[in-house]
Amino acid sequence: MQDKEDLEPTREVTLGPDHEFRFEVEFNTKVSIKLQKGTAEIFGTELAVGVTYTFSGRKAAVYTWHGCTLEVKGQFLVEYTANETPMTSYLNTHLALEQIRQNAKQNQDLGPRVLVIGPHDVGKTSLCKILVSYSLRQGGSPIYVSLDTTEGSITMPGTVTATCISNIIDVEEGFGSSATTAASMGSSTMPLAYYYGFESPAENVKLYKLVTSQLSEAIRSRMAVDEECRNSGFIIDTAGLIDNVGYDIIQHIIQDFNGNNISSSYHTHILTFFKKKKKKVNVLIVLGHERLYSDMNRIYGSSQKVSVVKLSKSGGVVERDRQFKIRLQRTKIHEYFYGTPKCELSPYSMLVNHDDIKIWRVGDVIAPSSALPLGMDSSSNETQLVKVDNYDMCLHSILAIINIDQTESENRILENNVAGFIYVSDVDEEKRKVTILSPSPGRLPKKHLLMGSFKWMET
Ligand SMILES: Nc1ncnc2c1ncn2[C@@H]1O[C@H](COP(=O)(O)OP(=O)(O)OP(=O)(O)O)[C@@H](O)[C@H]1O
Repeated sequence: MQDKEDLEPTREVTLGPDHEFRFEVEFNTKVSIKLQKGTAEIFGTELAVGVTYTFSGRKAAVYTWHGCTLEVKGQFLVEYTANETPMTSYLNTHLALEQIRQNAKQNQDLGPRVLVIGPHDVGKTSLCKILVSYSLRQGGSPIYVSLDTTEGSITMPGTVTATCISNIIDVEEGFGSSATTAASMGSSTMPLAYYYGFESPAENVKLYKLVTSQLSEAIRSRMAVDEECRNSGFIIDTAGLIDNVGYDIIQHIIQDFNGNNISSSYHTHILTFFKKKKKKVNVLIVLGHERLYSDMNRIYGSSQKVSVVKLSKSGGVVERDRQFKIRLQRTKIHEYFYGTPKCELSPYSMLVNHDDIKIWRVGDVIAPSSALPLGMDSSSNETQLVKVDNYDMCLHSILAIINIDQTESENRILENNVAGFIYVSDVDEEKRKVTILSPSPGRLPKKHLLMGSFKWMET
């Protein structure tokens, strides 16, 4: 039987140079776009002529530098053509970064370390995609760092991740697809991830800073041994950070992504290299927020070490309501276990004994300082690990499997990265067993599991 989509009529959309076709599609509908003539790209990734790309639950734009003709099919929620885009300023930013990369190559130096900040929904992730794709198209291999825990652009929501981008970003599925599926299959290309477990950095600032510090340390080690990544630098995507907590976190990130506290176990020459070249963030891009730009300029503008750049928000960026974001999170979790339409996966449902695993969560409900006994600091329990003995609490939770050896102290759980994720689908307190959904069969690779605030219902 033919799909409903197959019966839809096709339409032609012609775009002039520097124009874009903006569209929105709902989760339960599918649309397709085919480039017939000319050149076009979606967030920096070029479309191939004659290939049909299918989209569902997406808001995006097909941009062309030189003009093109598209064949589109299906029911779009929104579709229009725009002739005003900030793409020229984005391209100029890329060219400036490329100049730093060329200098880095010639002088055995570090490539650009870019931090993109701005309020929610101004196109930070889209700009990062564009900058990463353009670098890749010029033969670079930059590290994409996602500190946006709401979205989980690379893997599960609640994680901070770093991925060395060496393949083109999938046009249909975006950043995460290849990494998600690779992660589920236990491939070595799994992104480096640390589990924060909450949606917003403001929910537990101390823990957020701790996991970002761990990530920056890991990136340092990667850059120390990988010349290609070292020359290409990294691009950090953030969540909307514009209030006081946000400013504190921005300053922490800028300080933290540096080479000062490199671990003493490294080879001496690498150590010397990093000591000489401070690996701090050196390009700060402020997207779509005048006050934030002015404040950052005041703090960092006089410093020779950080260039503060202001870029404007694209008129196409769509504000996504809470419901859409929750839907995106659910889709991400579903993709982790079941894959994407292009690469379907079959997860395994297994029974695990209580005694074979240890589940942890971080901190108690954080009380305001006024409610605590005299002399006690409310931040002290923000990174305190608490063992979960009542497994009913974990029902429908996503748990991160922490990559920590049996021999290591449990206190070091938060310092270790994530080996994978499982979902708790059932709990039997009487028989002391839990039913889990796991992307791979057999025993869990590690015993320690970290629980965050993310719940999911398999549908
Ligand atoms: N030019 C454009 N045309 C149409 N849609 C766009 C365009 N640029 C971005 N979008 C869409 O707008 C939405 C918001 O963009 P994006 O995720 O890049 O913003 P953000 O600032 O990273 O958001 P967050 O607050 O989640 O960090 C996304 O769905 C993105 O695909």
